[in-house]
Amino acid sequence: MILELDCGNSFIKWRVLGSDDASASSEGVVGSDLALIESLVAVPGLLLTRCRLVSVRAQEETSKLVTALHEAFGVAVSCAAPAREMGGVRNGYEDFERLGLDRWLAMLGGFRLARGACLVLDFGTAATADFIAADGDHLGGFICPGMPLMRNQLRTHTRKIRYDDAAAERALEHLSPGRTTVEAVERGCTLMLRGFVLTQLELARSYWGDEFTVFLTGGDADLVADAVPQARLVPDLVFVGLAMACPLS
Ligand SMILES: Nc1ncnc2c1ncn2[C@@H]1O[C@H](COP(=O)(O)OP(=O)(O)O)[C@@H](O)[C@H]1O
Ligand SMILES: CC(C)(COP(=O)(O)O)[C@@H](O)C(=O)NCCC(=O)O
Ligand SMILES: [K+]
Repeated sequence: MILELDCGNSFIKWRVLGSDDASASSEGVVGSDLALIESLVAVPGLLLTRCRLVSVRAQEETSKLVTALHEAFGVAVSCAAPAREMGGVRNGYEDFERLGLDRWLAMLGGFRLARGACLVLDFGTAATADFIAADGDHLGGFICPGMPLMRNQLRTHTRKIRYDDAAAERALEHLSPGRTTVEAVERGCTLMLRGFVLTQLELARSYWGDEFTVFLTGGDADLVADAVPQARLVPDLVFVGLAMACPLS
């Protein structure tokens, strides 16, 4: 059994693949290393042979997790590393090592699935957009605050915006102008994300006409999916790229 991990700035996404490397037998989203180990220990019949992970966290934090996994399950962990070129995609950053590894893997996954030009949009702690041309050239991308950052900035930098998560969830049942603070903030931030998406689409059209595929991924991709009916919602896009970057030979 193979353990796959995507360690973002807010959450660790995990899944366990059967030995055929195809189907996920269990998966989850957790907020800490400890919660990850606890979730894994609770998986019935877990017998890990390998582990691969991608992390956008500090090196020290990632090493701690690798050690904890090794101690708990005796498993060797392989970590995705930056590359100038892979799977036909050429990293467009001036300094290729500085491109976020989650972005890189989502790009690899997107280019593999699209077999052509693609726009990869990821909605996590940050919202990111990356442009990959049909020949595999990464043209670059954009980084903005994602939903958690936008709402938390408002909650922590104003005196009167305070509400709980349950109220936030209810506020997003539709997107008409808010009549309460929670509705106004949650819907306003959602519309900011949708505006971001529409701007990226416009740019992609200016490059490629209609000849490109749009991918949506990340924990908050659902919030914008309505705005791009032509997009492919691929929650595990980073994992598609992870398998390419860390093949298990
Ligand atoms: N099961 C879940 N647990 C936690 N957050 C979730 C879950 N499903 C969706 N989300 C949303 O995902 C967002 C975080 O996205 P994610 O891609 O995990 O971020 P990151 O990679 O930056 O850690 C949160 O704002 C939350 O609204
Ligand atoms: C842009 C990101 C913060 C996104 O992280 P996430 O929202 O997935 O946690 C991450 O990819 C990152 O730290 N990138 C390094 C900076 C860059 O890509 O230029
Ligand atoms: K992410």
